[in-house]
Amino acid sequence: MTQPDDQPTPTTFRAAPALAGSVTVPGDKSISHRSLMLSALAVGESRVEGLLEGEDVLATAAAMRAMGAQIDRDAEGIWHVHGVGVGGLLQPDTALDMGNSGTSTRLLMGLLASHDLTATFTGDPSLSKRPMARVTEPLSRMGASFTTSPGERLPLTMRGACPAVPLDYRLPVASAQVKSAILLAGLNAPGITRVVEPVPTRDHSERMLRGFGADISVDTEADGTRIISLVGEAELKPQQIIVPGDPSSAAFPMVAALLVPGSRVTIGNVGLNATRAGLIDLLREMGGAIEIVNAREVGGEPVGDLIVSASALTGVEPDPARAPSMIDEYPVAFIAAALAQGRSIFRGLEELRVKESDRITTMAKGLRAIGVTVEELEDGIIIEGRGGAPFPGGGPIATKLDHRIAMSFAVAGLVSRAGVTIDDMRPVATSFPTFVPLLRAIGALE
Ligand SMILES: O=C(O)C1=C[C@@H](OP(=O)(O)O)[C@@H](O)[C@H](O)C1
Ligand SMILES: C=C(OP(=O)(O)O)C(=O)O
Repeated sequence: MTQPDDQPTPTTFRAAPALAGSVTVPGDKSISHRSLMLSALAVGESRVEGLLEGEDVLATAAAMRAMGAQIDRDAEGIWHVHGVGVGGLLQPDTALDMGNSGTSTRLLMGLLASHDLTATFTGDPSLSKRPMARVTEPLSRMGASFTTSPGERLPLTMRGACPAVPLDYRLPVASAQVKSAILLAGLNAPGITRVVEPVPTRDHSERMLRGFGADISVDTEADGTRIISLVGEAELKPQQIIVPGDPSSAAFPMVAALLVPGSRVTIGNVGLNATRAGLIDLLREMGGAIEIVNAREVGGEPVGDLIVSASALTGVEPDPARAPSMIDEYPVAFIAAALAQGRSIFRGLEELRVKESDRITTMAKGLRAIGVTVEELEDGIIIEGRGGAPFPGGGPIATKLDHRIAMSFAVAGLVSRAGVTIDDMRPVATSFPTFVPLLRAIGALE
């Protein structure tokens, strides 16, 4: 995790020649978190291959260790976990430091809510601003209790309830973190926990719970509403997990290859779960040449290789219903829109305001700083595309401890006249520690 005495690492990204080559991105962050959590709750030894070794996932590993799971790294990306069984987590001796990771925080709050223990959650200044009421509210109904900082924020202390009360809950916000927190709490509650999801969100928790042997069913109604039912007091069996490459990380070389003239880049082993693949659909609608080859299934998730060629893009007005399937990809989608021909209008994106930074304001300010005309809306942004003309450039861009802002403007720098300076590249280590070496491998850096 970023240490308080570390110094920011400002970095300038400059116009790149045509990008070329074949690369892979690190393991999926959402799946990596879940693989450690569920392995820690299984009885016996699980093996995880392709685990993302980014700071967010390491925060999850440290927390699970602090509660009794044995977690060891055998080689790069290869880990094994001795679980303690559902209900078997131990009281941690010290506060759980969640660093920058909303997923670790919210999912672990759910996991612990039905255990007989007390835990304190802390985080960095970005995470400490993010709303936790979305999980404390349903988890309180299950019997957990909370002492929070003002505004239901971190640091907070929770007391789990054992036995917990199973919950029947309709999600008021389209959030896989909230859905997963409730399902994970339901694992150790007697009876059936049900989550009704009016707008589908990433379904990695459901897939992996089923893989570990939990009794979980998903019914989809005519209007697309999903009803997820989980039988509690589950016994999880250890698994061999293979984590696919993270589509949210692949987004950055994908947009870079579309924008830098003459590029052709292959990105191998990318997760293509439909609940995550919205950016590929959007970029194709904008005219992006993205070919999927070797489509296959790995470890219960669809995977493929992407061949991306530089393309002239046109502006779009995407359907807000698509938001959950590309929620973390909007910052880099805004960079693509800013270089497209014509205006793009993005709406229905209130959730972007409560990520690692307020991603609407942070992107709007950064885009203006590199010469793009934008109008910030309450729930989105209007971007005037430059029709392929390189960004004038500038900076330093204030990234606000937000890895996706840093990587998005790094991509913008590759198609700029004067370069784009990022105020601090350290946050990239939370989700994509090999981002800069990967850019080098495709010829984006001198
Ligand atoms: O469940 C997950 O792993 C995640 C869900 C999303 O958050 P929300 O559920 O808050 O939308 C996403 O932004 C985050 O990066 C990872
Ligand atoms: C929002 C993100 O992650 P988290 O909520 O886990 O901090 C992200 O990775 O873009």
